[in-house]
Order: sequence, then C-alpha cells, then structure tokens
Amino acid sequence: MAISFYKYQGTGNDFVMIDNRKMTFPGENEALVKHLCDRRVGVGADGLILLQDHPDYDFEMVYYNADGRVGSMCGNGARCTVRFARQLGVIEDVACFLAADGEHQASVERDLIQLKMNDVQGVERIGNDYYLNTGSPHYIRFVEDVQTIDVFEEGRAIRYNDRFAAEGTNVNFVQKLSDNEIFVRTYERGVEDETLSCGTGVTAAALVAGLEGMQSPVKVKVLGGELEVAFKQTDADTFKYIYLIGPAKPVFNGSVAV
Ligand SMILES: N[C@@H](CCC[C@H](N)C(=O)O)C(=O)O
Repeated sequence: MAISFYKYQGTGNDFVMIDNRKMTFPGENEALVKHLCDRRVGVGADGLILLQDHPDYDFEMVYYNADGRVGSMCGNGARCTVRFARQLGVIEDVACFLAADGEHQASVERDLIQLKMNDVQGVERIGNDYYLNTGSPHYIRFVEDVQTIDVFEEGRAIRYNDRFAAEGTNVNFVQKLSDNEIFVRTYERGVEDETLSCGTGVTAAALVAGLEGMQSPVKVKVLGGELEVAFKQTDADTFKYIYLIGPAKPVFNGSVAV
C-alpha cells in the first residue's frame, strides 16, 4: 500500500499531514502512525495530522503524537492544518474547525496563521513552577538561562515523576528576555524528547508570564523561530481571547510505501 502525504512545519514543529477526506487512512493503527513519524524508517515528524470533513465545520483536525497515540490539542499542528486546508482549497482566508479540545477559529494573513485558542481557567502553582492546560497539559518552569538547561533530562524527570507518570505532561523551560519577550524550550509528551517548538506550550508560557506581570502580546522565541501570543486576563487565573500567531509552511509532499 502507498500513502500520499504532505509534510508541514510551524516554527520547526513538524507534521506528516494527510488529506483524509475520503476516510481511507487507518487512524487506529498506532504502529503505522509511529512508523510514518520515524525519522529513520519513515517520513519523520513530531506528529501526524489527518484533515477530515465534518458536517458542522470547515474541517476536522485529528492529531497523533509521534508515538502513534491520539494526542490532545496541538497549536503548531493546528496552524499547519489551516495552511494545508487553504492549499487544498477547503478554506480561503478564514476557518472554523474542530480539534481535540473543541472548536477553533483561524485566519491566514500572508505567511502568518492566527489561531484562536480555547479559554484557559485554572493555573496551579507547584512550588515556584506552574501547571495549566491550554488544550494540552503544560508544566512551566522559569529559569535564568534556558540555553544551559538539559531539556531532555530535566523535562523527562518531571514528565515521569509520581504526579505525571501515568498521563504525562509537556514540560516548558522559560526565560524572560525583556518586559515583553520570553524564550521557551519544550520537552514534549508523546515525542518524549525536546522539539523545536510547541504551540500549546508557548501559549501556556505566555499566559504564565502574564500572571507574573507581562503585558499582552508576548513575543516568544523558540529554537525553530518566533511566535506571538495575545490574550486577555479576565480573572485571577482566567484567560480569554487567546491567540497564537506565527508561520506555518509546507516542506515537501510524496508517497510512502507501507
Ligand atoms: N506540539 C504540540 C503539542 C502537542 C501535544 C502534546 N505533545 C501532547 O499530546 O501532550 C503543540 O504545538 O501544541
């Protein structure tokens, strides 16, 4: 069997993208998804996304982590899916689509995709760190110099500690660069390694920076590029009108024998 695919990336977070409007892709086949995401024997990606028809939305996005399991919300993946939907002619410059955490709106403006994230309510304090859900679970730790952090070892230690081992969490190390800019490095659950960018992680980090006094919009540097997060804090730990803004680009397309 041959599978046609597209490869997209958003600030270095990369995805195998499949047009599954004919519902031919066997999404329940964990081993196949894992194989396609494998960087040695497959296409290679941090995750795989199916774009599917939905009766009530422009499209539905179904996201899998590189380990082959269905994931929760993926912010960079969603921005890439919007770009992909536009390339396929499914949408023009605006979209309303369904993802793991519900409905999302998005718009395309030249290179940039602006994605509306769901409201966030509840930010837990864990010692000097934070834990919140921006569609996916994120642990946030502020550090003095993010470049010197061993993200794999320190992130993995938190992801597999007694509190998180069963469900897992993504872990973000955040450095404040100025009064409106942060640098974020992320250990991603389901990839079980550092990725070059994580959209829901960057969003979580910006909201927590907001809790610590940073004004919206927050500029965010990641290893794979730059993003921006706009938000409105409406309560002690409630955020609304959250937007994740940044580029999403096609890389190549092809067909892979499986
Ligand atoms: N890379 C993603 C985050 C994906 C979700 C995560 N790996 C999980 O399932 O917890 C993003 O851009 O948000």
